Amino acid sequence: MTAYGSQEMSAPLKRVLMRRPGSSLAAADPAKWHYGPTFDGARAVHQYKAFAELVEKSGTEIIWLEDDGDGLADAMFTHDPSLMSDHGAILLRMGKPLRVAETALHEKAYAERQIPILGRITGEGTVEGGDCIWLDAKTLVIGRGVRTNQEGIDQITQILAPHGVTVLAYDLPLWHGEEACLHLMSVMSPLADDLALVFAPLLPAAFYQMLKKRGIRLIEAPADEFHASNGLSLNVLPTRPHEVIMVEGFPATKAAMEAAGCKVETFEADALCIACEGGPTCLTRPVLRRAA
Ligand SMILES: NC(=O)NCCC[C@H](N)C(=O)O
Repeated sequence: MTAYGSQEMSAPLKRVLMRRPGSSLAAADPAKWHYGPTFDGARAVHQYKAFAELVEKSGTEIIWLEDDGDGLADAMFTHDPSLMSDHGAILLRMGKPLRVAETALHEKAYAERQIPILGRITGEGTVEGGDCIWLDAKTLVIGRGVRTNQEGIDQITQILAPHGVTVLAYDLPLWHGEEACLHLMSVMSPLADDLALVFAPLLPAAFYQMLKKRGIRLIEAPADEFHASNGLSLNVLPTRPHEVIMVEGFPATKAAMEAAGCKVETFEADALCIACEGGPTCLTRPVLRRAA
């Protein structure tokens, strides 16, 4: 099957690329990978199963990559090494050196399913999927920071320009430093075309103003839960507009989304998401998002 295409963030998720964590994650050295004190490989593998069941329950087809012991512990965060467009996948080049080899896993999975490659980031350019947000089908917003550099942004701009896409780039703060993971998607999760969960204090100011000008309703993530979760309370995956999956344990953030009309499902994720610095969006690379 060759079905692919996605230039939006919350349309019904039909097809997704995911990698089940296994021995590479279980054996990961937390100091090497910058995993936090709640990291526990075996529990993380267990918690991932519950997350995958929620994705399956939503009716999404999962394209599975398997962890066969290649040592790529972060490869379960499939959101980052490639980006999908309506014209094919863009193979990205990771800013975290330990993750550079992951792109080849995505390239192989796409080739096996006859999903075309629209372009790739090369040379000194870096772009990570977590820094990319489709604001609408013609506008890709990118966070320039530790993981995504100007050379990468220039390359992706050239890849997408022939398809009528404008790329807008905004600077991200350093926050917890170069070793930590702060993506644009760490400070904003789109929940529907006109609704997003944000942590405004870390949003690029001009981006915040642009969202407001566009009439996008912004739910402010409660700051105490954002900090207590290492930012993961905000990393929320829409399986369709207003239907989302988030990590368990952050009731005020959940209630804020429910008050805005969202149906929210949760899964236990302290050993997986909080420890490894990536949430439900990071664990999924949408391959096809489309209104029915
Ligand atoms: N899109 C995302 O925010 N991905 C999270 C990636 C976490 C991973 N440990 C990393 O540092 O790259």
